[in-house]
Amino acid sequence: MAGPVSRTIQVGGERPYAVHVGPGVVERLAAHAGEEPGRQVLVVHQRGREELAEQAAQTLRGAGARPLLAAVPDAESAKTAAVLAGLWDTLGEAGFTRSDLVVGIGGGATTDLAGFVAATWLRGVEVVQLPTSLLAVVDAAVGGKTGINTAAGKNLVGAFHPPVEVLCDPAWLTGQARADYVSGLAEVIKCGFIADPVILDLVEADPAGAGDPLADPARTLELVARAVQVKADVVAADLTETSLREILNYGHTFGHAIEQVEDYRWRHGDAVAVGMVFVAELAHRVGLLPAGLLERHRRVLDAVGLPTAYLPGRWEQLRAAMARDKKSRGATLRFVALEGLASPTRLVAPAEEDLVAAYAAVSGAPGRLDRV
Ligand SMILES: NC(=O)c1ccc[n+]([C@@H]2O[C@H](COP(=O)([O-])OP(=O)(O)OC[C@H]3O[C@@H](n4cnc5c(N)ncnc54)[C@H](O)[C@@H]3O)[C@@H](O)[C@H]2O)c1
Ligand SMILES: O=C(O)C(=O)C[C@@H](O)[C@H](O)[C@H](O)COP(=O)(O)O
Ligand SMILES: [Zn+2]
Repeated sequence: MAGPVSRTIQVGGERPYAVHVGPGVVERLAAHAGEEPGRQVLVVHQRGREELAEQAAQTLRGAGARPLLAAVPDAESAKTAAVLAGLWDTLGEAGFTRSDLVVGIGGGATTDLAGFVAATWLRGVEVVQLPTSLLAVVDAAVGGKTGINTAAGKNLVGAFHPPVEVLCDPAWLTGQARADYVSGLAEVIKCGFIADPVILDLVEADPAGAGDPLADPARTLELVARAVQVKADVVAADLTETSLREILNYGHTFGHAIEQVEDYRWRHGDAVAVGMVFVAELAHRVGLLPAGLLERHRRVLDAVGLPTAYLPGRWEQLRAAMARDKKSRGATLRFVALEGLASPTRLVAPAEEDLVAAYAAVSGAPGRLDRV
């Protein structure tokens, strides 16, 4: 598949911004150096992404800004109150003002943290996100959901704080371990189920290739752009998740519960993959989802190497974690479910026996439980 090497997706809403995906986009940071000489920039970067952080700092410095690098722990270890407080201290000591900037560099865990530090410092400074994982470019860095985890659960503290720009060079994604990249594919496939079935067709046409960003760079760009477009359309219409935005949470009620029960040793996308099968089972059981579409969930996720099953014997913990899902209202569990392809709806207060049956269906069958 030949095609353009760069794509720009506009995200609408009150404060519109662009997602630029293409070679050399880091240079665009120069435009954020500010009109006043010496704009301070906190470059929050995941450990391991030092080279890119230094490149970003050089670009900013060259344009007159004063970057300050802050390395944060890898993956979910970054999304803690302690790491966040450390960044607040850094901002305070450096005297960051409202005209200064935060840049986030890394996977979704880091962009969530960087976005939240920007959202909270002086009640909000600008943030530019440089996602370096597939999951972060198609999902975490776009849309302005920022936050950290607490002992009670995933992303329980956060804010809606959209970035002013998102920049991703596809070359960054090629550094990811395959299992991490494939985890990001779960969110891409999610977008296929909830809104853009062409994504599913593309993945199903070559599932092994879809899991390798270099197998067909044009297809990689197409999948990224399509998933970002789905997210952009949704968040432009409902930034603060009053209703429509909930569809982006497809598979996350059970998925976040797995992450919590596993103490974040499971990759987010892997957990969401099982979560999508769980809610597809549930929706099929209550008569919403046709059998063929349930089967398609397992087929496409399995084809790219994502897990479709979780361990048995953990229902009590999972059920308790699901009760703390943000879509819950009081004691009422609410799921995003499908009644057809690209036709999301809500499944409210399902019977406990149906929940247990859906759990049995995802914990009885063999699945990939060895990806931790
Ligand atoms: N805010 C949102 O809307 C949103 C959406 C989806 C997911 N999320 C959050 O995003 C996180 C998951 O994102 P993720 O999968 O990117 O996780 P992550 O940030 O933990 O990154 C996954 C792994 O990939 C590595 N990695 C990242 N970029 C790399 C690169 N260029 N080269 C080599 N390794 C690289 C990381 O070091 C890490 O080990 C979760 O915390 C999830 O809750 C947020
Ligand atoms: O952007 C959204 O809205 C999403 O729900 C996207 C999800 O993929 C993402 O994992 C998000 O962080 C989950 O949000 P939460 O509100 O359930 O914590
Ligand atoms: Zn997610």
